[in-house]
Amino acid sequence: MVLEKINQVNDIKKIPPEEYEQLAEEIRQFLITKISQTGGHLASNLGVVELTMALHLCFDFPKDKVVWDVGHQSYTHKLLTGRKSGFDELRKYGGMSGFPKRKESDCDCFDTGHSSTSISAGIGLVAARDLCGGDEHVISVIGDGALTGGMAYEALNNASRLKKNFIIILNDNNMSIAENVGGMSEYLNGLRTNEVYTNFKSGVEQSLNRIPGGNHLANQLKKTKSGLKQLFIPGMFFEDMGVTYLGPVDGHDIDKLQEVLKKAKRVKGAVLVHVLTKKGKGFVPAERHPARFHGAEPFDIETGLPKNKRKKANYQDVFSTCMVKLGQRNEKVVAITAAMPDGTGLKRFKNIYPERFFDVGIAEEHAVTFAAGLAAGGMRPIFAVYSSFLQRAYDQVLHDVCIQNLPVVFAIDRAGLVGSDGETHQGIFDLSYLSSIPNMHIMAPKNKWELSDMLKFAVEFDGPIALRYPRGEAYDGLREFRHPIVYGKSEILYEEEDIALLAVGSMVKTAEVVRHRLKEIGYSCTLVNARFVKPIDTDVVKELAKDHRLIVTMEENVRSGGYGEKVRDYVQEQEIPVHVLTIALPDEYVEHGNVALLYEEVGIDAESVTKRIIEKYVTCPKEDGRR
Ligand SMILES: Cc1ncc(C[n+]2csc(CCOP(=O)(O)OP(=O)(O)O)c2C)c(N)n1
Ligand SMILES: CC(=O)[C@@H](O)[C@H](O)COP(=O)(O)O
Ligand SMILES: [Mg+2]
Repeated sequence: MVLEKINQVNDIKKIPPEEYEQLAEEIRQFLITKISQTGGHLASNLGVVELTMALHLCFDFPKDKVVWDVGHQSYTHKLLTGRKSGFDELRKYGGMSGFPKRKESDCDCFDTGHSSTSISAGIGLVAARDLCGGDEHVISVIGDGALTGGMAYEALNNASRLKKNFIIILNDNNMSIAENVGGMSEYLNGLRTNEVYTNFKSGVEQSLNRIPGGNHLANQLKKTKSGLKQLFIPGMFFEDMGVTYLGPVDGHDIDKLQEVLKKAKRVKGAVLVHVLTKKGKGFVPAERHPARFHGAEPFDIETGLPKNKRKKANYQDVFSTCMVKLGQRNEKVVAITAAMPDGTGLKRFKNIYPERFFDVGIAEEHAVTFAAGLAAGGMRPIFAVYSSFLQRAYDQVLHDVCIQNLPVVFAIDRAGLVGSDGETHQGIFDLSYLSSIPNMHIMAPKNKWELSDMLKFAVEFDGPIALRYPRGEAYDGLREFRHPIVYGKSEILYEEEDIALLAVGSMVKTAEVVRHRLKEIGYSCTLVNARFVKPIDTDVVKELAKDHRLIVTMEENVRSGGYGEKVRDYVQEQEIPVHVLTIALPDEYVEHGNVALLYEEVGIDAESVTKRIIEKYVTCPKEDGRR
């Protein structure tokens, strides 16, 4: 086994070249075996095995620095830098992260998780290097999908002014999670597949070389700014930006990769190496279905099928069905995704109403302003987006949607703890960052029927409105409670006295369990489904205060700026004599792991909440005139 010889960084340099192919094969088998057990980003990693090996052969880590865009493709890098044993606990609580982490290894120079940041970070590392008089190489590895993100272009624009070496590797597998979209993708496709171009180019060059002075003419043409130059130099887009273009090169040929990387090292200034790879390479199911194996659940290696069969519908399935119905009922309804048609459940809408479906690429900022434009033009846009990815579009939500009070619906998916992706992907800030924006309205459904009711309500609503729901299985309890959605109003589920639980969205399910436990030990307990986080239902708070000693707010969001703070503020401002306990997430990032474990870790599982309520209740003095 060649892989056995790799135990720490730079061990790969001791491997003789004739064993490289064998090593690549063993790395692939290792990744397939491990990820089939733990789950993880298989397809992207299988695609960059040789590229990562070539980087480790040509550079000197940790002195040299590599920034992995998104970071979901950094598994081989982890393997080659002494983290083989970490794969048993990949993405598990306390185990190795699925993304690069500075705290995990000195070979990880920059943490990633969200797309299109690598070129900016790389230029920063280059500037720091040059200011400190260093001579290390800095390499940013960015995928063709990540290159649809606006930040990448802002960074390229800056990279053009560099005078010293900075290497950008464009890992082009012609896929984002789903099919890649847009003009740049088309352009890369041209470079990738243009045999006609290659033949034409060499044909023209050969013909010119045959005529007297033709050689000189061909060389001159390469130097001109004219469009004719494109006949001779691929990657003109980058060249015109001031970034040297090298490639395209076969990303599975280690010799060629080393050759081009050595050339790239010598360039003064920014250089982009265009590497062509195959997503899922070496595992037939992943090659055939790269989207399904982008982020895979544990699977059976023989069949490629998931090990755990899903029994119940996900929130995304419910959203999907509801979107199709809304599209049918209202032809103004349009759907937008930023490169997540599968994850958000918009694929069916796309297939049925292709002209009203927009995948804008990994471009959340653009998606929001685009939605604002659609709304200003009389449409009813629904932007389905993961909570953590919407973070980067804060200004667009504020400046382009909310100031103009435009009717854009934000279907905020993956709200709450998402699990294995960890701190970069936890959707635990949306209630806070959206609440602070005037004109924004926010709802959260308690179960799958309410998601559907809220979506219908949102499409009819005349202004910006968000509804947030979690990753995974849709709660199908509390079916008997389906009161119509009324603007700004909560829904009272069980009415008693003493303790009132006011729970937001996903926490209603937990609150039900908590209530049951409290009642078992003799407490009397009301349960209210908050429904609206903005505006909060102040009437219900006032009413509850009359015959309850303690109001407990529960939310799967950070405490700061969340629902509980709003209730507490209101109670204080109005000098309402009632005690308030806020159950929310601490002011911390939450690492990766199983969601149930994470709930315990941050204290929002039923047991921790019950305990905290009892502790608080016994210290609450009875106020005059109240129980
Ligand atoms: C801001 C942001 N939006 C969306 C995502 C989800 N996402 C992760 S990887 C990915 C596709 C990336 O495609 P590419 O860069 O080509 O890498 P590949 O998976 O093809 O190797 C997307 C959309 C993200 N990580 N960050
Ligand atoms: C790396 C990345 O950002 C995505 O691949 C993400 O992991 C998808 O998450 P879901 O599995 O929740 O769709
Ligand atoms: Mg790609």
